[in-house]
Formats: sequence, C-alpha cells, structure tokens
Amino acid sequence: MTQTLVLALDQGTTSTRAMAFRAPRLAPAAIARRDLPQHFPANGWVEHAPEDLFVDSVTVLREALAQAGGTARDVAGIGIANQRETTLVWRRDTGQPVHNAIVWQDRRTAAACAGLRAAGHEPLVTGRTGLLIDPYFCATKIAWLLDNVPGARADAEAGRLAFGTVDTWLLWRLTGGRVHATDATNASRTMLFDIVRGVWDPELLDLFRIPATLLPDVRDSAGPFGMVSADILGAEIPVLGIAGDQQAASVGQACFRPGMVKSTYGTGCFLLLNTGEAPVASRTRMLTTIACQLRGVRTYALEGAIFVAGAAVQWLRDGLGVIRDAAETGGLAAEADPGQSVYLVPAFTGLGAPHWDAEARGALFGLTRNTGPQELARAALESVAYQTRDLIEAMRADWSGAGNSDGTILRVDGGMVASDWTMQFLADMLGVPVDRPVVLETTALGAAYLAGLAAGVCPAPAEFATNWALQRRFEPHMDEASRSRRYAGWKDAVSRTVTRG
Ligand SMILES: Nc1ncnc2c1ncn2[C@@H]1O[C@H](COP(=O)(O)OP(=O)(O)O)[C@@H](O)[C@H]1O
Ligand SMILES: O=P(O)(O)OC[C@H](O)CO
Repeated sequence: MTQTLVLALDQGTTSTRAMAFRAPRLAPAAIARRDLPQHFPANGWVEHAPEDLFVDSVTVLREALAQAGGTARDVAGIGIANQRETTLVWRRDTGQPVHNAIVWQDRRTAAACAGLRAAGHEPLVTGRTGLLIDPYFCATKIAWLLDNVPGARADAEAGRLAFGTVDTWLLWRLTGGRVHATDATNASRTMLFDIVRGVWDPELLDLFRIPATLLPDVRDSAGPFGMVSADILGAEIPVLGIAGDQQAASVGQACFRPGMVKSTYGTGCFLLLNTGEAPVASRTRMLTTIACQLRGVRTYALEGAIFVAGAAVQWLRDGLGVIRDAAETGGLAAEADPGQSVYLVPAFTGLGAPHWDAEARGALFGLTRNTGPQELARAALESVAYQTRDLIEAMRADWSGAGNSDGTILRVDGGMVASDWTMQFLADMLGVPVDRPVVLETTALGAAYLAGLAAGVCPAPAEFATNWALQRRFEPHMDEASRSRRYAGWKDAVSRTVTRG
C-alpha cells in the first residue's frame, strides 16, 4: 500500500521523540521516544551530551518509520522541532563538539549577563532581538565556551568552528556535515539576531565578542534545508521544516491568527501569543520573538517563559522521592488538606518571565507539621497555574488583542496537560476556559506541518487549521473571592523569593 508520510523529530529537554504522520491531514501513524540523560556538573549548570542528541534522534526516527510500516521512499519530508537556546559549538572539519551542549536552563553566565545589564546594554539588545539579557539565551553561552575551552576562541576566529542550536547540530550530523543552517525562530533566540531586519546583527556580535565565522545560514521555517544521508533511513530524505519547539507547538495548535494563545506545559512552560506580522514591544518583560517565517514573511509573538513547570514534578520524584510517577500527583493533590496554604515557588534555576531573576532559588511557604506529599504535590501543580496567570496578566497589559475568538484564552499541550487536576486548577486560576486538543503531540505535529507544507503534501494554514479538534474544555468553577485570595498568596510568596526588586 503506497502511503505519503511526513516524519517529525521533537528533540526536547528531557526526551527525544519522533512521529510519523499520514499526509495530507497528518493523522498520527507512529511515535517513538527516548529519555535524554541530564547532566548537572555544578550548581545551576545543565548540560546534554551532543552524541546523545544525535544518536537518540536517529534511533527514534528509525523506530517511528518502521512502526508506520513505511520506508524512506514513502516519506515526503522531515520536520525538526527542538529545545531552543541550548548551545553547541563543534569543529567544522571533524564535527567533534568542543564541549557538552549548554542547556537553556543553565545559569553559568548569570554574572556576565548582570555585568552587561549594569553597563546599560539591555536597551540595544532588546530593541534589536526582542529579548532580555539573560543566561537563558545563546550569546553568553557561546562566549563562555570560547573563553573557557582552550584554543576555542582562536579556532573560531580562524573559521574552524561552527555554532548551532540543537536543530543546527542535528541538521549538520543528519546531512553528514554538509549543511550549517537554522531557521528564523531558532535564530531569534540567540540574542544575536535582528528580528525585524532578519539578519545577524554585527553590533551584537561585537558586544558579545562572537566571531561571525561561527554562525549558521538563517532560512524560512518551511523550505529546503538539506538531504538526510541515505545511511540514516535507507534513502536520502529532505529536511523541509525547522522551528523551535514552542513555535512548532503554536503551529501544531493552529494558532495562525493574531490573538491566539498556546501554552505548552513540559519541563518548562512556554506561552506564545500570536501578534501577527508586526512585532509588539513588551513593557512587562515578556519576550518578543519570531513565531514563524514563511516565504520570507515573519510573524511574531509575545512569549512568556516559565523555567520550571513539569520539572517541579520531576523534583518531587527524583529530588524528594515522594512520588514514583508524575501521574500520581493529580490524585495526591485532590487529597490535600484544604485548610493548608502551602506555596512552592519553583525557582530552581531562577525565575523567568516576568521576573527574570537568575539568582532566585526555589522556596516553600506555609509548611506545618501536617504538611505531607499531598500538599507538596498540590503546591507543585498549582505553581504552574499561578505562573501562567502572571504571564497572562502581563500580556494583557502589553497587547489588548490576547484571546481566541471564541473567548477561550489558552490552547494547551505538553506532557503536563495529561493532568486533569492541573488543567482544572489552571482554568479556575485564570477564570477562563482552557482547551486541550485531541492531538497532544502538537510540537511534532507543527514540525510535520511545516515539512508537509514545503513538500506540497499538506494544505495551506487556513485549511490545516480545520483539522484542530477539541478533546476537552476545562471551564472555571472557582468563585472570584477564592481565586483572588489564592493568587494574592502566590504573589506574596514570590515577593519573598525574588532577589532583586
Ligand atoms: N500526569 C502528569 N502530571 C503532572 N506532570 C506530568 C504528567 N505527565 C508528565 N508530566 C510532566 O511533564 C514533563 C514532560 O513533558 P514533555 O512535554 O515531554 O517535556 P519536554 O518536552 O520538556 O521534555 C515532565 O516534567 C513531567 O514531570
Ligand atoms: O524542551 P521543552 O519542551 O522543555 O522546551 C524548552 C524550550 O524550547 C526552551 O526555550
């Protein structure tokens, strides 16, 4: 039976997944997954092994294609969605990385960022890139590698090294070192890219002391990137779509109209508000970023990044040992004592939007002798909803257009949305409905759509949007007085956690 497949790779922070979809409606046909080993070499440092990123990607691509009963000749194209900002540098001649990948959560360049802010450089960086000077983004990570890996800066200046985000590293390896490229959404996360002119910015390269010789070619999010070598999947296959995973999820959620909002609850939480073809500057320390670039036309988003969402649940499991599996948390939260007001501010790697406090660290408030796993699980799940409300309040202040046409403000996805308890509390805390789609793997779906669009096997965005299907709508039930009281408790807890006013 001939079939047209599109493969999608979703290389995330804690796992690598591949999916096969059947064109043109991109019905899911197969999924393969591998957990990704995390490395914490020092307090606030987070690394991944570059070879794990590549080997796991090849493994899951092969498994998904086999599960779908397809061969390489059935595949119209491959889309790649990736954890963003994670930074790699490697030798152009051998492909050998000079260091482990420095992950987006890593805080090692917090002092360098503080120095750049103190020197008054943030207005230039924000005006050109839409970002704030924070260790989250690539630029200071690249500079750290060039300054701390012996010989790296000289090699970079001589043109012997290449920089890339994870998409670029995987593209380089999958094409046998023939292609050094990225897409505009990933470039927009580096602190080096002018998001209006669509070019690497020479003034920012000078500011962060980064040689232009390191930089990849920047392309549309849908279009030809290169051919995956035949030895990977049995025959050459074109990579036709690339996007940062949060932007890919926004595509997968069909958030194509200005005002539409998606929020992904994975390791972190990332909320993107589509603002259309004009970038909206934030007054509330949201990020302005590129949502997608198709045929040279950029659409933009306001983004709120929460560094710890599902990671708080992982901490309950791996740090405290109070659960064995993430799925236990919903039941525990439901049994928690309503008379206790326990708050977890999960600033394990600092606080993201709107605080941007890299020095903040996690804190628990309201503990009593009766506090147990139930109250801790509830506090971890609630913290995700409270942080989301912080973002929504900020976005509404920045741009009055937030909110989908049908009054729902959030389309949700990511591993954490499997938790009905969390989604209900989210709707209660926001006071608006929250929509969970049938296809939860929206990141992979978005990457597949970009590739399928470029391959000519998927329809235009407006028609693709008609495929979006609701699995469940969570309606708010909490009364306003309770909502306000609970949120005030959160704001008080955060005020006692931040390290700078
Ligand atoms: N039922 C659940 N309840 C609460 N958290 C969950 C549940 N299932 C998964 N998670 C959390 O979701 C995260 C995994 O989601 P995923 O989207 O795969 O993350 P990423 O893409 O960041 O690797 C983990 O941090 C996990 O703790
Ligand atoms: O890998 P995820 O899904 O946690 O996403 C990480 C983000 O891309 C970081 O900006």
